[in-house]
Amino acid sequence: MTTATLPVLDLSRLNQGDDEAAAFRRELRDATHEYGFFYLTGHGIPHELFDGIIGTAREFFDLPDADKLEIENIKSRHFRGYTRVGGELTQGRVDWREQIDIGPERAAVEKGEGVAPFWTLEGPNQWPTALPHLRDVVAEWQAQMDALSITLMRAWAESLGADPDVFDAAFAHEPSTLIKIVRYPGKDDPEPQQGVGAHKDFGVLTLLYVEEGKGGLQVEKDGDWIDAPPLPYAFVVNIGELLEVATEGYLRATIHRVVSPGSGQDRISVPYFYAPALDATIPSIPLPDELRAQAGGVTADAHGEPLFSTYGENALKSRLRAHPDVAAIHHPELVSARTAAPTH
Ligand SMILES: O=C(O)CCC(=O)C(=O)O
Ligand SMILES: [Fe+2]
Repeated sequence: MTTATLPVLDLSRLNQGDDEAAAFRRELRDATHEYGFFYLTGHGIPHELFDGIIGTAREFFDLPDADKLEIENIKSRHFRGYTRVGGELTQGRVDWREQIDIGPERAAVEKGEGVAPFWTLEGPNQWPTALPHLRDVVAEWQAQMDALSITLMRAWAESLGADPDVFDAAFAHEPSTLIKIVRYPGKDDPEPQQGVGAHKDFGVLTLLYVEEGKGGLQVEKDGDWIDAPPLPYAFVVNIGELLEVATEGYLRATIHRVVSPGSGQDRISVPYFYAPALDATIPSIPLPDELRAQAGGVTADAHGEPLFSTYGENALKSRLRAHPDVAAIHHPELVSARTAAPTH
């Protein structure tokens, strides 16, 4: 463990004149080049919304098992709904967390000849009957996160010498964002458990809100782990694999993990994964020479598998790996295709 901490960036500087805005963009670029992670303050999102989503998350996780299992994800071929503790794997090991996965509310696409397999990720959510207001709270959160993501994407584009709107087209049509509402139960006997194992995020950018005072997130830096405890009402922001692909590795999708809280405690977090439509390909940014010279090239993911520039392919690979029970029940043909050609 190092004593290093992640950089803190204040988004309100974007609205404080050209010099401040340019300084913010430089810091944004440097933070995501060096760390791939930073804290974001000054975003203007009301505190009540943060308290609301955490409070609603707690209400959900406090429900009797039968109410949670009403929306168990094994009922959804779209990988939506509730995953009980033990239902998810990272690096082939159980993640000690329970969660709900929620995506855009859309009609399912039938599987078939000539239909790309990743369209199976599109479809309706599962909503718990016992907690009807979850849907409204999530819709409000989603709207706020979308707006914040667009602001950040434009700032990144400009910081890399591109037009601020270079990414807009990829996100204009039916983005395929994902919200997870997660609870990590305490478990440290005999040792702290894998809350979620070491991984990179498979989308474009992640806006993570963690319940106040709850540590456990660790971010890889130069072969060491940096502790990233939450700052009050700030996001932990990191880039996903697609932004690494878009910048030839100049911006880095960084490996991170969560270590379980101690027994008798727990930790709630709400990661929001911004991503384009499933069939969208992230545009490649032509980097200025001095940045290209520092671009490390596109890496593999934490499992040694390639990063795909088409979002749906990159997402499906991760979903099949993380939820083998959903994969086995609903997608045996995709599981056997992966076994036959493990890099696809
Ligand atoms: O819960 C957290 O702090 C991080 C979760 C995470 O990295 C993920 O779900 O991708
Ligand atoms: Fe993550």
